[in-house]
Amino acid sequence: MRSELFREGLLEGKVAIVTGGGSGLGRAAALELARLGARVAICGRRREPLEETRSLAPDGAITVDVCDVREEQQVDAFVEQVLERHGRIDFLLNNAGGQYMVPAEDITPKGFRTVIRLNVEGTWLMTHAVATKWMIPSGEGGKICNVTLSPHHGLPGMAHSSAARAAVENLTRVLSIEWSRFNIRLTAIAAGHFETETLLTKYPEQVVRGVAKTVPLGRLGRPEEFAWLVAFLASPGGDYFSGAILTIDGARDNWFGPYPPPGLADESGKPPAEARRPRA
Ligand SMILES: CCCCCCCCCCC/C=C/C(=O)SCCNC(=O)CCNC(=O)[C@H](O)C(C)(C)COP(=O)(O)OP(=O)(O)OC[C@H]1O[C@@H](n2cnc3c(N)ncnc32)[C@H](O)[C@@H]1OP(=O)(O)O
Ligand SMILES: NC(=O)C1=CN([C@@H]2O[C@H](COP(=O)(O)OP(=O)(O)OC[C@H]3O[C@@H](n4cnc5c(N)ncnc54)[C@H](OP(=O)(O)O)[C@@H]3O)[C@@H](O)[C@H]2O)C=CC1
Repeated sequence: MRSELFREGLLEGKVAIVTGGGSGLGRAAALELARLGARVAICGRRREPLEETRSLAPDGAITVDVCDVREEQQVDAFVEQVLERHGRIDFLLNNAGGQYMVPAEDITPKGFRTVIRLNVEGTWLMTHAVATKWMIPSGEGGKICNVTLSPHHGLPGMAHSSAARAAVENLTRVLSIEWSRFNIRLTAIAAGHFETETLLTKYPEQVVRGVAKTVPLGRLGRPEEFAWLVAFLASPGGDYFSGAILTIDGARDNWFGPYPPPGLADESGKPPAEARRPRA
């Protein structure tokens, strides 16, 4: 299948890593990068979903490795394997991540550590390995894109993840400065609410039922909309983006629910406006 948006061969010659490429947003991104001619290495903890992603891509475009991004030795071995196989790494999408929904007072020290370790440490280990094993010593630089979370004012029920994603965004910013001298460009995509299998099945039913209504645009994001942004960043169109946090969320960062809010519109759906008063 061809990309619905970009020209064929746009990413020919490029090598990309997508962590968590076996499902949801990671799978959509890996497939779009592969359609555009990139060779894509995906990883995750379970082989089966990774193999399924591979089966959906053009022949030979995607390779699969089991790797837990929290484990330093596994990350090192994975990155070395990709370099042995493909000889270079142009683009890294740190997509593996997540959390569980819980009131803050019920987060145990272990639970907090689990979420920080996955999102912050996993992102850091993969970033550091790719930078020090290829992007810096090769003199070629490259692009690293992290996945974070919108809304940025904090997502209730996800205190651990809200903290973790803020950390990843500031890591993105600081590395974009430090590693500019190596021509490494870092961005983060702050994803709003996307209709992935996990989002639709992992969280409490009443939350899933209500979540689209929390988005001003009134719908969840589609995984391909995320994948197109990733592909754009990997392409020459993304060459001058560094240190930027790109929020893709149907305006969820700016408002909760539809505008005008229910009950505030007139019969035609128009928002309230104040009456003009004659000048005194
Ligand atoms: C009308 C509604 C308005 C509200 C709007 C909000 C709507 C929701 C928006 C959602 C936005 C974000 C979406 C997404 O990110 S979707 C994609 C999510 N994907 C994932 O999370 C995948 C990765 N996640 C995981 O692998 C796990 O969830 C985890 C992060 C926990 C890591 O798994 P791991 O296997 O390493 O860890 P364990 O299961 O062994 O757990 C370790 C300890 O963590 C604590 N824990 C884990 N799960 C829970 C839970 N459900 N409840 C409480 N505590 C939990 C616990 O301390 C575990 O240790 P113990 O087992 O020893 O107790
Ligand atoms: N869907 C949404 O609305 C939003 C998603 N996000 C973020 O986007 C990313 C993708 O989300 P989505 O596709 O919905 O969720 P998924 O749960 O489908 O994706 C998470 C992927 O990461 C992999 N993964 C999890 N832990 C590890 C680990 N320790 N090492 C390697 N891989 C791991 C999982 O595979 P495996 O279990 O086999 O390891 C899975 O393929 C996540 O970071 C998520 O938090 C952010 C905001 C909103």
